Amino acid sequence: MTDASKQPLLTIALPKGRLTSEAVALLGQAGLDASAVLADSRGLVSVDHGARVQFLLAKPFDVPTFVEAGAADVGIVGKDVLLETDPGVVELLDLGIGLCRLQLALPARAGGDGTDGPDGALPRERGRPLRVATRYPRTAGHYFEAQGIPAQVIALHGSIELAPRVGLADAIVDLVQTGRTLAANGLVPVATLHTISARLIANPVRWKLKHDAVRRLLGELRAVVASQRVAAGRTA
Ligand SMILES: Nc1ncnc2c1ncn2[C@@H]1O[C@H](COP(=O)(O)OP(=O)(O)OP(=O)(O)O)[C@@H](O)[C@H]1O
Ligand SMILES: O=P(O)(O)OC[C@H]1O[C@H](OP(=O)(O)OP(=O)(O)O)[C@H](O)[C@@H]1O
Repeated sequence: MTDASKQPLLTIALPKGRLTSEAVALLGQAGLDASAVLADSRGLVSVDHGARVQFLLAKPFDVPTFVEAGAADVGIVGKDVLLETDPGVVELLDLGIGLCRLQLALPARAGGDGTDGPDGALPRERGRPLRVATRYPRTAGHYFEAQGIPAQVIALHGSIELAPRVGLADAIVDLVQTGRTLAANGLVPVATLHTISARLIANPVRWKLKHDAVRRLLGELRAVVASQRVAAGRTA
């Protein structure tokens, strides 16, 4: 027989990669120890035994899948992934980490002028749809449709900035933070599709069944995020 008092109260899916350490730090401030996921081991599960919370380490694009299926109760994931995958999850909180922008960028020589908006910046008289390389085909497709710009979306998994350099695409839609990757590849941003940050998401059924545990986590994280906003305002 399993001892119910030893079962985790909550399972949290964390994104493996550049968001991991920020997510672990945020959870730490909320009183949860997820630091074992930062250890250089091949383990993908860690447990805070005191808090009875289990952490799963998943690819960022897979976090919503784990949460939607109920393999995790809640998760932390970028808004970019939520926009692209539109999963059946509840978005509970903007965590204020992983800040960047999803932008349309063009080779500088193609007429990109660094202003925010595609009007006038996109090369005219192409005579064919704009070829756009991206990891976000769905989000990009919606954007060009809404703008009335004929576009052929080319789905890639990484190194997006390479595509215009080698003639695979006329433009890209990708995440931009410092702008260094764009600049290093001769690209300039011409429009922001979305501002991006990481979100706390929940499985809709668990949100009801484990309401107390999820609510407690949400309350703790909300307080941490609010105090960080106040601190950022003081130093701004
Ligand atoms: N340059 C960036 N600055 C800030 N946040 C970013 C940046 N790039 C990505 N992010 C955010 O971090 C999340 C995870 O990015 P990361 O690069 O770790 O994953 P990935 O590229 O999807 O994974 P993988 O490289 O394993 O395919 C993204 O979904 C996005 O929300
Ligand atoms: O504006 P910057 O600060 O230069 O950041 C932007 C870069 O960061 C992300 O890539 P990442 O480093 O995650 O590599 P990947 O997409 O190849 O995984 C994004 O896809 C851009 O290439």
